[in-house]
Amino acid sequence: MDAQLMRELEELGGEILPNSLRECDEIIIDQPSFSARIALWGGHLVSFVPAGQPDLLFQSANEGAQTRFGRRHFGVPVCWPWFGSNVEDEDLPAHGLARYFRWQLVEVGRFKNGDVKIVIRLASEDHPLIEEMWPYAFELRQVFRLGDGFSINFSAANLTDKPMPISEALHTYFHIGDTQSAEVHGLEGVKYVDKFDDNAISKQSGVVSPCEALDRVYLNAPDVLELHDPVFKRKFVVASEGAQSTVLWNPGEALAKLRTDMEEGDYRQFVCVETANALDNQYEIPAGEMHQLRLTVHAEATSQD
Ligand SMILES: O=P(O)(O)OC[C@H]1O[C@@H](O)[C@H](O)[C@@H](O)[C@@H]1O
Repeated sequence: MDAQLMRELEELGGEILPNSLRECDEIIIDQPSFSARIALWGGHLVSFVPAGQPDLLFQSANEGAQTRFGRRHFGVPVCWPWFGSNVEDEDLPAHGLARYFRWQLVEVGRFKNGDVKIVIRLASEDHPLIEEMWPYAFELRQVFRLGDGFSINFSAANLTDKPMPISEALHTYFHIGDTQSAEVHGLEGVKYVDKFDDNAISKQSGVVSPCEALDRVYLNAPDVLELHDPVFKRKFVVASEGAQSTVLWNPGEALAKLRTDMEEGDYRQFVCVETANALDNQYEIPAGEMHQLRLTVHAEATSQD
């Protein structure tokens, strides 16, 4: 690790700790108003705990298989450059390659208002396996802004001389008290593809509740949604830019039982509200250009709902 970066991280009250998972480091940031963890393996925000509140992101005791393509079920995994299964090659892992490689820490500092800034990077040239999995040259960056809530600015640059086909998601596992009482607001009237109903197309009527046994891709979804959690008495305000789709996912009891990467009862404690471009919302990044996907999450206390 670069000595200058280490010093800057220490000045922020941060540290790098070895993590047993794939023997890859995690960045730990401890501040008076929050603590956060970013895993370099898979390059994702794992945990964000505002002082005095439960983690905004779901944590499982089950870390998943320790193999390269073993899954992890917490935080904000990055699904890129394909969302879901790879239509051209079924042997490739679901949800792309970005969550299966080690990202590099490239910048540590603060924004003008004092928020913590952490920047990590992954490029196609970083690992020969990346180039085997996908025939495009790229550079990805994530700028994490940590303060009153968090934001992730994910950018992808196409370094090839051909258009790059992209479907993607910031696959946020929101930590909730109970799927049965949680509600997603803001998708009323939006069309969705229901993967649990043979990809039937439906239109959302009313709020989404309960948030259990769902696998839906909402197309051309609005930029701001709310997730209400009456158990923890808070609501998440989830805002996005550069994303046309919202995916809601929770495996429900029966599917969760079949998974080897979740503990019993885990599925009641999270719903994924994913900032995405999927199915009809997939797109191309022109040669030499880049695309940005931004996610901002704030948690607000609620009294009665
Ligand atoms: O287990 P994974 O690969 O992380 O995927 C979890 C789920 O992610 C969701 O985004 C998909 O819509 C689901 O179909 C999928 O099952």
